[in-house]
This record gives sequence, structure tokens and C-alpha cells, in this order.
Amino acid sequence: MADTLTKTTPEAPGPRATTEARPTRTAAAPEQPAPTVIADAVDVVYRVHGTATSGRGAATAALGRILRRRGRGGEEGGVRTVHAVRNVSFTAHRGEAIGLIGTNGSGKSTLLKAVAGLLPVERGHLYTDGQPSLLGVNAALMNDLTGERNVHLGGLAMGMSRAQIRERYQQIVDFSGVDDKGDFISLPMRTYSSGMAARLRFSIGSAKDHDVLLIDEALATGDRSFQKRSESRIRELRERAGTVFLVSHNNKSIRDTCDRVLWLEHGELRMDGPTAEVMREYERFTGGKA
Ligand SMILES: Nc1ncnc2c1ncn2[C@@H]1O[C@H](COP(=O)(O)OP(=O)(O)OP(=O)(O)O)[C@@H](O)[C@H]1O
Repeated sequence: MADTLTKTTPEAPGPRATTEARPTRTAAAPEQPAPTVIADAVDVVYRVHGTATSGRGAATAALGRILRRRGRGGEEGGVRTVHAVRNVSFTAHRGEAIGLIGTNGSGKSTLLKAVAGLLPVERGHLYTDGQPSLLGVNAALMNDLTGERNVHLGGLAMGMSRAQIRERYQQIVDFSGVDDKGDFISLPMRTYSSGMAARLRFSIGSAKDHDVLLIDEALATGDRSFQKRSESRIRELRERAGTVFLVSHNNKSIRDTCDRVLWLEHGELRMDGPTAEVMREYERFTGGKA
């Protein structure tokens, strides 16, 4: 494992911090767990191209002209900007399970992708110790291949050796439960229900010990009994010294799995603290409906 934190995100073109205020790991107090992710005033901005509507007569063109007259959105030359994460700072440590909560569109998935190094930061810096893995997205599974082939492919994509995959193969299949209703593991993944595919992805992704594991709830779908199994798997992964981030709208899952919660709203970090405290405030904010 690297001795110093490394910068994982490619930087976006355009304005950025001028000083390279790279946080160095300071001599930690004996019981202080090592930091695994440092976000230092991070901004993430999407640029949506092709929003200009030039065709005369088209309904979308007319709508575009109306919206432009009203001066809405950060649009310039047909490029709309969406400022999804704003000035977010936090430090995550080894052994922590951190929930990411917030109402729809608050920036949770975007922040997760930035930590995974899949999206550039516009301003600020992100440093990670070890390789962050976003569960599912980077497990390059293919619909036309059988579940069995995908277990091998996903394992290789995560950097497991063939021998490691062979050794854990049965465990991965059993945990996913895709064979519970017949021999589905030998059928192409396109024949799986979305829940079955998500279970296999979770099972493959969590078969490896990760330094930083990022889980977006969209990938952790599945029935209640599978969710329970996933929660205990997350606890195991965390016990094996990594850091787990979990995006979820399921407050119970967050309470059962995480000891710390980051609450995002409009891309800003509204609260960062112990699960019980943050969830209490969040439920007050959403009227307990989130
Ligand atoms: N590829 C994209 N291009 C442009 N804007 C995007 C893109 N993805 C997300 N956004 C915008 O960024 C903002 C944050 O979205 P994000 O998906 O991170 O929120 P979220 O908190 O994960 O939402 P949800 O709980 O609904 O999954 C939203 O305004 C969304 O419309």
C-alpha cells in the first residue's frame, strides 16, 4: 500500500486552485486510524453539450429560445453547466463505514464517482490511499456472457489473479444466490432480472478486499434477505481494514451499516458526524420520508 496519499482524480480544464496545498500525512496519534480519503474543498461541475437548439420550427428550438430569453441556467454557447458538488471537505479513515445521504439530486453519486477517480474535480483536491473501487460500475460485466464468465471477467477487472478467482468462485455464486432458482450462472446475464444482475455484481465486487469501497445503492438492489446479507458483507469488508462509503435512501440500511454520515444538500456538505445525530437532523429535514 502506498505510503503517501495519492491524487486520484483527473483535473478538469478551467479554473482550479493555484496553490498545490497537498495535504501530507502528519505523524498520527497512536490510536488515530490512518486517513484513506481526503477531500479538500472539492467542486464537481458537469458540462452538458449540445443544449443549443438551432433548428427553426422545431418545438425544442422554440423552447430553447424561450428559456434563453428568460436567462435560465448556466448556459453558454450550447454548453450547460451543472454545479453538482460544491466546496466539500472531509477526511475518511481506515475502518470507517460512511453513509452518504441527501435528497434526490443532492450530489451523492457524483461525489462517489469523483472519489473513485471517474469524474474530474473542477476545484479543490481529492487524495486517496490505495485504489478506490466503485462497486459495479468498474466491474466490466457483459450481458451476452454467462454469469460464470462474468465472475471471471469481473474478478480480473478488479485485479484478482485467475487462481484467486477460481478459489472464490463458488463463494461468489453462492452469495449472489442467482442459482437459487435453477442453473442461471451458466446462462447469459441478459436473461437475469435486474435484481439478479445487481446481486451478482455486488457479489463479485465484494469478493475482494478493497482499500476504499464505494457502493451506490442503485447497485445494492435485491430483496430484503439479500440486503441483509449485503449489510453484513459490508461490515466484514470494513473490519478487514478498508473504508466503505455507502450511498442510500434507506435510512435503516445507513443506521445498520454506518458509524458516520455525510449529508449533502444542493451539492453542499450540510452535516458530517455520528450516524444517530446526522440521521436525526436529516429526518427532521425530510419529515422522516427520505
Ligand atoms: N451526467 C450528468 N450530466 C449532467 N448533470 C448531471 C449528470 N449526472 C448528474 N447530474 C446532475 O448533478 C446533480 C447531482 O446528481 P447526483 O446523481 O450526484 O445526485 P444524487 O444525490 O446521487 O441523486 P439521487 O439520490 O437522485 O440518486 C443533479 O442536479 C443531476 O441532475
